[in-house]
Amino acid sequence: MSSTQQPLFRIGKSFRFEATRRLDGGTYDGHSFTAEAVLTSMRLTPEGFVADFGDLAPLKRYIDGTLDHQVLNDYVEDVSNEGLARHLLGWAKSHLPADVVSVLEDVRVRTGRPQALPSAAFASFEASHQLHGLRDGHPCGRLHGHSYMLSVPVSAVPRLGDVPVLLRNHLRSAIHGKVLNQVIPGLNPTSENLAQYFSQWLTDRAMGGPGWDGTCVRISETETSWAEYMGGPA
Ligand SMILES: Nc1nc2c(c(=O)[nH]1)N=C([C@H](O)[C@H](O)COP(=O)(O)OP(=O)(O)OP(=O)(O)O)CN2
Repeated sequence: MSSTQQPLFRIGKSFRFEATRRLDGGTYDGHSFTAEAVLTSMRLTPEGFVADFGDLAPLKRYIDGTLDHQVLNDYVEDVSNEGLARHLLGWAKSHLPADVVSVLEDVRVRTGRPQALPSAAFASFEASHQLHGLRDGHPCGRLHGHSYMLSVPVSAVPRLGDVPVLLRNHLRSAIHGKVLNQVIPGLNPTSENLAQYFSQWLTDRAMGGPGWDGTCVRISETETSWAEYMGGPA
């Protein structure tokens, strides 16, 4: 990415549902489905979010209440993965809060279980954090922890490069087992801010690894969520 381009934050939150669909000819095509909402923004909210993952809860409730354990044809006209994605995107646009819709890029639907990544393609670390600036009672305002995963997408297509050994070692020695607010002072440790922090960490050392475009790092707090930071000057 050239230095004239704006940095971009992208987040994803996925929702599983178990369902079947009737095909032409009357056979049934059952799967575990994953719907993934993808949201993008050039800037973060004061809390450090593109949008709070929690603001997607109505979409989760709709999927759980309407599509999960159902014959999809009873609820959606076009039951191809693309048709389901269009249906969910339309639903999300007309039911989610306006500030979330304004950053909603897409909903994607795929079938099957998530494939395990090769071990070189991610680094995991266990850490605690506490987010500041959230509304009273938000669970993430309490000190809590995650089994994090960091990966390094190498291009716009969903392909992952190897996590550089120096960063892997840094995660193990300086981040793993720690409270992120203490070891990265001054940073509200949302996934988005952490992705930007580690992208900058790599850029400062000029070492993204082969194929890395010098910009993108993905942080995942849970199996259902991730945030990417894509380049531009910090
Ligand atoms: N855009 C972001 N939203 C939220 C972040 C974040 O980093 N970026 N972080 C949090 C909290 O850390 C929280 O612990 C994780 O939230 P969430 O993905 O909602 O996790 P859950 O496992 O509780 O969600 P499920 O509904 O069970 O999938 C909050 N938001």
